[in-house]
Amino acid sequence: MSEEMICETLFLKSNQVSHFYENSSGNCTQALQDVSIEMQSGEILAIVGASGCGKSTLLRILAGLVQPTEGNVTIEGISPLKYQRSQKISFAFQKPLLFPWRTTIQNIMLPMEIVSRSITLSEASKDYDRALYLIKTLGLSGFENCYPHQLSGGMLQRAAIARALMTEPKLLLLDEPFSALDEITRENLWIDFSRIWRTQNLSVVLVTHSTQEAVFLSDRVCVMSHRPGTIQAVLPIDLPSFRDRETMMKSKFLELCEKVKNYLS
Ligand SMILES: Nc1ncnc2c1ncn2[C@@H]1O[C@H](COP(=O)(O)OP(=O)(O)OP(=O)(O)O)[C@@H](O)[C@H]1O
Repeated sequence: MSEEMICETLFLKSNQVSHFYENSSGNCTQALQDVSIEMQSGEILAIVGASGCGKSTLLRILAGLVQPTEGNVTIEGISPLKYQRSQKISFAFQKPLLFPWRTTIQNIMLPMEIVSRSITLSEASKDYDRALYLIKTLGLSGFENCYPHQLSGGMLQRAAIARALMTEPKLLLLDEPFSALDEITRENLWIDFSRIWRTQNLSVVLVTHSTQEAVFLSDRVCVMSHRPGTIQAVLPIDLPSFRDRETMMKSKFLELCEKVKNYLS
């Protein structure tokens, strides 16, 4: 992270967050314990950890979808729920979840219909232009009028992320968005998305099982312990911010992947 970023005000802070789930028979599962994270604006944070250690729970808490049992989260000084209401948080998940009866551009423009703001002609045309811009930036040109069944897995994920970017969010929360894709498609998406996130100054929290994905895409990797998830280590990824296929061959990249793996094991 550059000195400039450190000087910026804190963007997101989770303070001693713990979470318990209670099932219908009254038994408790503790998913998280005392998770404290701080993020600067524009930072990309990857979260890795064993299956069931509470990564998705943490993401849901950051999104304001789940209220933590203990501790609290603030984003730019307010609660995630309030932040979420102003459309500044977007999500993308492992499954792209596009509506099959809508074309690519219609799916991408969906969030603007959901907020159902009073739309003037000039706002509608601005939204349409943004959708076209995202289609172009995400390499979907020529497929704007195709339906989801006519797109490949990688294209579906590109469209889902374009839709997440439609509202110009400040925080993007990603839960294993590339895990269902083949290796080459996944690596191509890493390269494209790393460029897009950095040029748009987005703050991103990425949950992944892949150490390479975490290292390639992030500024820091948070390694979580087994359940109940605690933060075991936070590793700064001191690679240049512009990353491409060559980055993946560099000894520094491989060393960092090894380091994350060692913490995981
Ligand atoms: N709604 C729920 N009700 C009860 N228990 C839950 C609920 N959601 C998650 N859990 C439990 O909380 C723990 C953490 O789950 P979570 O999905 O956050 O883990 P994860 O690290 O994202 O897992 P994975 O990597 O397999 O997706 C697990 O033991 C899970 O069974």
